[in-house]
Formats: sequence, structure tokens, C-alpha cells
Amino acid sequence: MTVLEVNNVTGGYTRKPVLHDLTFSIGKGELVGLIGLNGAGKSTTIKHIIGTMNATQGEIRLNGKTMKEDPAIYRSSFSYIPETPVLYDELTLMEHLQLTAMAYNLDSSVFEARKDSLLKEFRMEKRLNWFPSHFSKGMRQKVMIMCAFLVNPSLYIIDEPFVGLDPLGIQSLLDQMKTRKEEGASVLMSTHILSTAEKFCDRILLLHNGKIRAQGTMDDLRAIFHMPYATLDDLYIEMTKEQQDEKLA
Ligand SMILES: Nc1ncnc2c1ncn2[C@@H]1O[C@H](COP(=O)(O)OP(=O)(O)OP(=O)(O)O)[C@@H](O)[C@H]1O
Repeated sequence: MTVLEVNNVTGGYTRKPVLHDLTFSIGKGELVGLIGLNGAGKSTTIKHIIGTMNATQGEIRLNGKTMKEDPAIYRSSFSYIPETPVLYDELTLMEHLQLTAMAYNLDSSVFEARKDSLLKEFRMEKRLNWFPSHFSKGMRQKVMIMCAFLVNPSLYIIDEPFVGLDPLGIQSLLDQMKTRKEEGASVLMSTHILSTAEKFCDRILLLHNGKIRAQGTMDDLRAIFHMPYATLDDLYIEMTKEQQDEKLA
């Protein structure tokens, strides 16, 4: 079953497109990695999916619906963890979690159980009454992660999650993703940590200058690049060389 469909999407910040005719989909229970150079268009792709930017052409469907057709259902079908944490300075960790629970209409017993387990998992039990100004970078990231995993949407959209997290935090995040995947949720994750992407993603989208250069499993990508033993790092470097070759041509 397809959860997310991105069909022929073109879009950007000005009239000049940043994304060119992107087409991909994510199935139920799939973890898909969005990989590409700085400026390739990963965050822009995510902004189109979460609806903060509108495509100039093409359409995006989440569980079969576009944002326009049913904004409330569309918004409640995904959880988003941004690259840079966005927190309310005047709210404590507890209040951030409560606000998320209210926004997603979480039942109070479900909220209590999930909150306690997330606090333990991310080692933040003792920080419940802290304000963001006292959090380290990684702790701020963890607040966003805990808010995202408090709810159970069809799709988690995670923009570069590993930067700033300590190794235990990274492991907890990967464990959470694995559990939610097993429960049927899908994940779209952009990252530059290629070894982790290679290990954990079911499929990879290689984005290059706002276009999809290749997509598929690691074996599919190896076949596309004619590099049967390549790691994702090798494939990525090959894609970079193509870019340099194009510039020289
Ligand atoms: N707010 C903005 N206004 C205008 N152009 C932007 C804006 N944000 C990004 N861009 C441009 O859009 C293109 C894609 O940027 P995007 O942030 O999507 O890349 P990315 O793949 O997420 O990169 P990174 O790995 O550095 O996070 C770049 O050329 C960038 O300069």
C-alpha cells in the first residue's frame, strides 16, 4: 500500500524551480532515505511534502489525499522533525509534550504511557520542567523527536536527524524508527550519514540538482551505477563526479 505519492513535482522559492519533476512514492512500513549534496533540494522536497511550500506543477498525496482536498487529515497523517529544532522559549519540556498531545487529540492515558517511555528512552526524565534556554543542542533535538514520536502518524518525515545527537540518542532514534516501522508507519529521512542510511533504509532516493538521479534498494542503485560492490559512499561520490563532469563539458 502506498502512503506517500510525489507525482511530477516541480517547485522552488522563486519562479526558477529548485525541484524538477520529482516522482517517487513511499509504501506502508518503508524507511526511505533522501540523500544528496548540500543544496540538492532535500529540505525543499520536505517543505513541499509538509505543505509549507506549494508545487508549481505536479501533486503530492498522503494516504490518497492532497493537502488541498483535506488539510486536517493530511496534517494529522505525518509528524515532522526539522533539521533545526523549533521550540517555544516560554514552554517547558512537559508543556511541549502536552501541546503536541492536544494538537493531535491524544487520549490522556495514551499520552502518559508514551510520554514516560519516550522520556526514559531519550534519557530526559529529569528535564521535564526545564525551559529550552537550558537545553543543549542535542537536548533541543530530542524535544522535537519526542514530540514527533508521541503521536502515531502514517508517515514520519525527518530532516537530518543525527547531527547533534550523542551515540545513545542516535541509537534511541533508530530504535524508535524500527519499532514504528514494525507497527506499519513509514519514514522519509534526509541525511548525510551515509553508512547509517545504507544500513537502515529500505530504499534510497539520490537527489542531484533537484532531480532524482536514481532510486531503489542498494542493489538497484549498484546496478544503475554499474558498481556491483559499491557502498552508498561510493555511489554518492560517483554522483558527485557526474556533476563535475557535467560542469566541465
Ligand atoms: N529560503 C530559500 N530561499 C531561496 N532559495 C533557497 C531557500 N532555501 C534553499 N534555497 C535554495 O534551494 C536549493 C535547495 O536547497 P535545500 O535547502 O533544499 O538543499 P538540501 O539538499 O536540503 O541541502 P543541505 O544538505 O545543505 O541541507 C539551494 O540552491 C538553495 O540555495
